[in-house]
Amino acid sequence: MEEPSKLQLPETFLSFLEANGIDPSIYSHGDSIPRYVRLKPGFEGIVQEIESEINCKLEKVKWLPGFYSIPPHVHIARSKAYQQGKMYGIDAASGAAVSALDITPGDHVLDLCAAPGAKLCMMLDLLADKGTATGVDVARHRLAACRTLLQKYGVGERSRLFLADGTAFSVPPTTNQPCGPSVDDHEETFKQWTSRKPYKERKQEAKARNNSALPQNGQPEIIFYGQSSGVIGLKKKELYPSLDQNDYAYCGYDKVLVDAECTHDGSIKHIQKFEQWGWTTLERRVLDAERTDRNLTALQLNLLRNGFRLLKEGGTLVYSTCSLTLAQNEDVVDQFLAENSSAELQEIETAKDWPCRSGRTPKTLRFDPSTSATSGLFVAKIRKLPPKEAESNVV
Ligand SMILES: C[S@@+](CC[C@H](N)C(=O)[O-])C[C@H]1O[C@@H](n2cnc3c(N)ncnc32)[C@H](O)[C@@H]1O
Repeated sequence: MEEPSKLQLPETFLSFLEANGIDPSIYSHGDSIPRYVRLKPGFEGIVQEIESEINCKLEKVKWLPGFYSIPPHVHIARSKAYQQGKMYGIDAASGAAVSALDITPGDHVLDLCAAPGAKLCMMLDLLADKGTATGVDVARHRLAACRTLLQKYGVGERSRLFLADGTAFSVPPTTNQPCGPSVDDHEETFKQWTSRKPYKERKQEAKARNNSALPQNGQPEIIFYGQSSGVIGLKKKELYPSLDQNDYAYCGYDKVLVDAECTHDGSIKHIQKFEQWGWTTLERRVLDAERTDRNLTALQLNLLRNGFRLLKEGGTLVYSTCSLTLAQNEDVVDQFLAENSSAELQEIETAKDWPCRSGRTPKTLRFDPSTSATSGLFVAKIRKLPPKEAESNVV
């Protein structure tokens, strides 16, 4: 028999777990899940240096390039490699979700729920010196933390960050293709990004921060762009072109990650933190979110729908959540597939060596915290079929 949870989980959370068939004892295994770090490409040679600094071995994660595990109690924040942005903390299951996208240099990648940004950092690393990555999030303060992260790890060069609702976001990537309208030559263009803003702009932003609101005009607000993100030199209408739906087939993104907002119940370490934060906070943040956040599963489905809409034909989307429930994962994906003949669920080839299992829907994957030694994660990989293939995909 499983050891009962050592955490005093509140009744409402226990009822939530029971209703979703999740064993509460998983929350007592947190101490057996290692911490994971990813070394930025080119820094593989400093492993020994880091080991002597943090006084423990960096175990290579055999199934995921660039990843290392360390015991859960070891802190990396004081190591030089961390402070100098040569490595960052990211769970191996999260790394697997990014890896499922098969990002190659030159891709235009969209991360529709990007903050705080560990996955976006990895995406930018994989792009190397070609392509762009666009991060979108609805929470201003989390997006600001994301910008800090990109700058710290020196990966912001090819990125753009937008404050926007991911269910309605429609800004295409900045490519060389003539997707947008031709515009008036006298219009002002975007200059190099700077954190120093005119007084009026700062005042408006502070007001918005206090209200924690999305821009009033409904247009996504660009809060950061790198030197090689393609934004500099564009006019506003070129950054925000109004495209027909069909235009995304060739002007859309090559890869899209929808790492959707969820109840976080698969993230054991996250749930454990509520012991210090107070369990009432868990009820407010996790369970209220489930009940009131525009109905969480509807939000997830709408994020998935919009991410897929912005995808190029032949492009790949990964849908992931750190919830273990069927409702937020397989049910969302099944409903989405049923309404989209141009969406095809894909086998994740590299997953043969991953410590995960199949989800209820064949080809989807689940990292279970008790067997994977990672945080819990659900991953589904979906391809956008060109019209001819989509016709033959109708059941
Ligand atoms: C699971 S977290 C994403 C973690 C992130 N991908 C990472 O690796 O660091 C989900 C995020 O979705 C954001 N979110 C919630 N609703 C959203 C919406 N309608 N549009 C865009 N982002 C949203 C939340 O603010 C939160 O930052």
